[in-house]
Amino acid sequence: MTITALTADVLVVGFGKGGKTAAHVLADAGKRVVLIERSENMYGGTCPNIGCVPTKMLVHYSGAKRLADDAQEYFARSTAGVRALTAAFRAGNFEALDGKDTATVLTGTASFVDPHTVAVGEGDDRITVTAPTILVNTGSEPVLPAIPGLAASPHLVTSTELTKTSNLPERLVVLGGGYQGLEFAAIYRHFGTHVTVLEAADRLLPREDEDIAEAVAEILRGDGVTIVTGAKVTEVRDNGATSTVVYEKDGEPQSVEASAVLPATGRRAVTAGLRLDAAGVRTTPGGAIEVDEYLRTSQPDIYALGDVNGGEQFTYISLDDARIVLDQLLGRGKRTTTDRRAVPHTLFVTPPLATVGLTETQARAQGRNIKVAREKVADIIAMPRAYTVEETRGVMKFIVDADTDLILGAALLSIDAQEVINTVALAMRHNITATELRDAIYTHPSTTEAFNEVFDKVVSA
Ligand SMILES: Cc1cc2nc3c(=O)[nH]c(=O)nc-3n(C[C@H](O)[C@H](O)[C@H](O)COP(=O)(O)OP(=O)(O)OC[C@H]3O[C@@H](n4cnc5c(N)ncnc54)[C@H](O)[C@@H]3O)c2cc1C
Ligand SMILES: NC(=O)c1ccc[n+]([C@@H]2O[C@H](COP(=O)([O-])OP(=O)(O)OC[C@H]3O[C@@H](n4cnc5c(N)ncnc54)[C@H](O)[C@@H]3O)[C@@H](O)[C@H]2O)c1
Repeated sequence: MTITALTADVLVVGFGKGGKTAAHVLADAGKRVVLIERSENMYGGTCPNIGCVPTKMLVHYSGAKRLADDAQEYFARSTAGVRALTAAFRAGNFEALDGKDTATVLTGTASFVDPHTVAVGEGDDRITVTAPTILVNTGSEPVLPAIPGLAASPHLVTSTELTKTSNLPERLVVLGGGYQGLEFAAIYRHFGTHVTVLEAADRLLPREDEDIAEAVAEILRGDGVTIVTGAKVTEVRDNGATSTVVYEKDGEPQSVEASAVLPATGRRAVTAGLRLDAAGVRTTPGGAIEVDEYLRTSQPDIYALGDVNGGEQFTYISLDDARIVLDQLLGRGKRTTTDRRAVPHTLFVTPPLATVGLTETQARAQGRNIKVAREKVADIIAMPRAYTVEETRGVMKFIVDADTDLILGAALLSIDAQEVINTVALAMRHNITATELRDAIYTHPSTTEAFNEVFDKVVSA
């Protein structure tokens, strides 16, 4: 048996955002980098292949569908567009890294041999890579809830399949009303599918204020999505062309027919098969790789970046993880996860919900002296943009410290919210006050100019 043994300065396992970003910077700094990715369909990782990029392109396509469009044909064209874009991004990701003199991309599933060595492949194809520093960036995968009949259901679909199929399902049942569940519910409803969301909790988006979660639910319901909260799914029964999803609501048995069932009940770290025990890398009880604030694992020369380290599951967090690790490897070693402040999030329903900082509920629970500024988008006179693009649904809400005038949090359910929230987050990080945001000059017509008005609309103090 021939085993190829490679050496590198830095080995990266997984082609996610953090790993590839670090790989580029390290290779450009003259380090010899090897990156191992298990699938040729995943160069670039989850986000450009099966996550953010395809779903946001589907948000765009589904929103542009006209009544006259044939639903099936339009959907097939849309997912073909997604496949073309993701293929281009995938190829670009591979070439940009593998094309560097100091970097090599290997394709195969990696597993640890010892704290400095990883093996890929079997038999004659087996390659080992040894490096003094290893970055693990293997991402996360969906959790399949233990519901009788679900795993074996011929109508079970994954989020990946839903971004690639050419067949628009007639009836989609989504299990879970979190980020993934609500985005797919909105997308598929706009394409013309009958959509039901079954959420186990008493209400949608339990981390958000009740008025904001209700405003989101109202918009989705208005678009025709059926939302059932407090739903305990007990069984999925196959009926040939469809499945029956059985659930309990208020102790009463109910059911809904599905031609596709999407579990969107959370994602867990991908560590199975990595043989972390061979490297002496510890995991948390939830299965993520245990890290400190510098993203060092229990083995000081092995770092874990992105979803696999159990942090927040967002692409920009994985990117920030790369900054922390690069500061360890090339910089002053000071940057940590505790430096993060005012990290924004966007749920890409239509219009999007973007949030940052504290909710009103959290601020009150902390005993803060707060003012709440809140206004419906349709009522914001200073923001005609909503009317010019005919999307006046939603609400803007800001939580302001009544003593310091600093912004503590915001929830923007509005057109352009995914952009505007970044300005709010920046203001929070740099202690720009609500009055300063209110009195600033903004372009017109824009969504940001709503600040001129909403910061004056204090509804409670
Ligand atoms: C449908 C969906 C929509 C999303 N939308 C957004 C969004 O709009 N905005 C946002 O910020 N986030 C979004 N997310 C979350 C975001 O995609 C993830 O948080 C992010 O991609 C995680 O990146 P990562 O760096 O942890 O690794 P990943 O990008 O997940 O990459 C890990 C890579 O490691 C590979 N791998 C795994 N095991 C091995 C092994 N043993 N050997 C070799 N390779 C291996 C995998 O094949 C994969 O390519 C979405 C997620 C999903 C599923
Ligand atoms: N726009 C974005 O940034 C974006 C989009 C999609 C996903 N993501 C990331 O991916 C992660 C995973 O997304 P997700 O939506 O799968 O997880 P999530 O944790 O956001 O939501 C899961 C939901 O499923 C519910 N649930 C759990 N078990 C259930 C059951 N048996 N029946 C019914 N409901 C059940 C939970 O109460 C929760 O509301 C997100 O947390 C986010 O970090 C981000």
